[in-house]
Amino acid sequence: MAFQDWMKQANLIGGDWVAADSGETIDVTNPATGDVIGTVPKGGKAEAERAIKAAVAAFPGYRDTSLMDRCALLWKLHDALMDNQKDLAELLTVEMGKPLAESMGEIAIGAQYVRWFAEEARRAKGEIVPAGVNGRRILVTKHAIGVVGMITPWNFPSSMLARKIAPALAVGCTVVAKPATATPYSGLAWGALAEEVGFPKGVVNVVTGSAKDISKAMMDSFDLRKITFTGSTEVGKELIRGSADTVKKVSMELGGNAPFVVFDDADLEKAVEGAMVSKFRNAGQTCVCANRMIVQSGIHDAFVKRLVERTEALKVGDGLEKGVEQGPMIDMDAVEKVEDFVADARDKGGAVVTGGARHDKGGTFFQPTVVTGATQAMKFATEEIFGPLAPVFKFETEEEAIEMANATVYGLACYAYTSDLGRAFRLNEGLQYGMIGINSGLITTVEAPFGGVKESGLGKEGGSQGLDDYLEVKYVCIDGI
Ligand SMILES: NC(=O)C1=CN([C@@H]2O[C@H](COP(=O)(O)OP(=O)(O)OC[C@H]3O[C@@H](n4cnc5c(N)ncnc54)[C@H](OP(=O)(O)O)[C@@H]3O)[C@@H](O)[C@H]2O)C=CC1
Ligand SMILES: O=C(O)CCCC(=O)O
Repeated sequence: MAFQDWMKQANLIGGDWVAADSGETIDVTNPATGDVIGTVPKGGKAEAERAIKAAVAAFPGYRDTSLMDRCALLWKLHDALMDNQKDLAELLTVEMGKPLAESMGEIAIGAQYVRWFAEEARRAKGEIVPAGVNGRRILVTKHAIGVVGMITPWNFPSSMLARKIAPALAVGCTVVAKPATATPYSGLAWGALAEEVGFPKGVVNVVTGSAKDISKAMMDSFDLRKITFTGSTEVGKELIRGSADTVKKVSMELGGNAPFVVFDDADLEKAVEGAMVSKFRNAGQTCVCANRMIVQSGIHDAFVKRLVERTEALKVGDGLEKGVEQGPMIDMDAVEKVEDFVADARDKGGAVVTGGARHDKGGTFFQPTVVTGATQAMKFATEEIFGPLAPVFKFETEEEAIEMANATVYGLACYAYTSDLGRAFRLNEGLQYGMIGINSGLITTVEAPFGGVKESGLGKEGGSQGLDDYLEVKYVCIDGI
């Protein structure tokens, strides 16, 4: 097979691959070349409503399959992902731009989520709780929540769906997924994979097209009991508001502004290594990306020197080319946003030590960039960069570092490099973040609960907690026994 075999140019609704009612389509482009690689249906309200109806119809039958039958389907799904890893990774790189090695990793972690949740579903245990009075028994049981709407972003178009779809399918929910318009094929491929391994018709539905219309149909449906979203905080807030009318359960994985704090006592090489992976993975387009390098004065200059050396050595290019470490940005808006951050920093006294401009490869390629002399007045102090720009702030004391790190409405991931164990514990207590990497710049893993606090979101993905988001808890009181 080749990646084109997974490039479904239709929507999956109730087991059928279909066009939009209007016949209208949307072009999908490769950000590395600007070439149109295909089209997808421009679906909307009617298509989404049909997908919800199909998921509602499929729910009771699927929920009532035995746990082992569901697990067996998930194991097959895992194997199908890994058997087709290279093709799915190429498809991801062609529509999104990230280096092929990163896409291979994304498909692999998606498969791991599937396996993890097939295992965790077997431990979705209830409880028998001691009752306060004799003759009474209290049982707590867990149940699939029902039909789940999933809206996913372009930056991890496969793995962001993986960690929603895997727990949902593991516990017996059915799914209506809406992938990002820029990168729809990796989402549609989940539909094709589910179909191939034998999930019943209507269990997985994938609709592309107008985000507003599709999400409105999801919001308006009483039958769709949960909405799970990864993307910007702005859209997340809209979805939380929209969910209120039918009181849906929500999971929101939203924006971040991760501080990457380096203390004088850090291992310099390790800190720079962590900074590189945290900052430049996916061209800086991850919600857990280091947004602010916050570096203690004693190690500041040495850190900047090594960071700049490593940044200048990065190979930029088409993600399909061998050895490329940074691909293009997703689109021109993303490029302009980074340019704006650079111009703002320059205006306010920052120094662009390397990069700072569009790459001579053209299109949406941007130079890996380091800015020093960053201050709280600069836009990136409070806004999410989502690009290959590393601003370096300086600090003196631990208290100051914690205060700077927390000075944002976001609270997704943060990182700190230190060799002082006591400090590591103090940081865990003081930093207002859902995830903390101590001496690690890459913390995403299926075994751990991924998610933020403050305006970075609600709920967890991965870990045992990631299953709870798709379960409802019931309490049964049995009296007179
Ligand atoms: N937390 C994260 O991982 C992500 C954070 N971001 C942040 O958001 C910024 C903007 O990126 P962007 O792609 O515009 O992110 P969005 O939040 O707009 O997009 C994410 C998903 O939401 C959909 N969507 C967009 N508008 C609505 C809406 N009104 N109602 C329901 N769904 C909607 C999109 O669909 P469609 O593609 O059709 O517009 C896509 O599927 C980035 O620069 C970054 O800062 C972005 C992506 C991921
Ligand atoms: O950017 C995101 O929304 C998720 C990041 C996943 C990862 O760290 O691999």
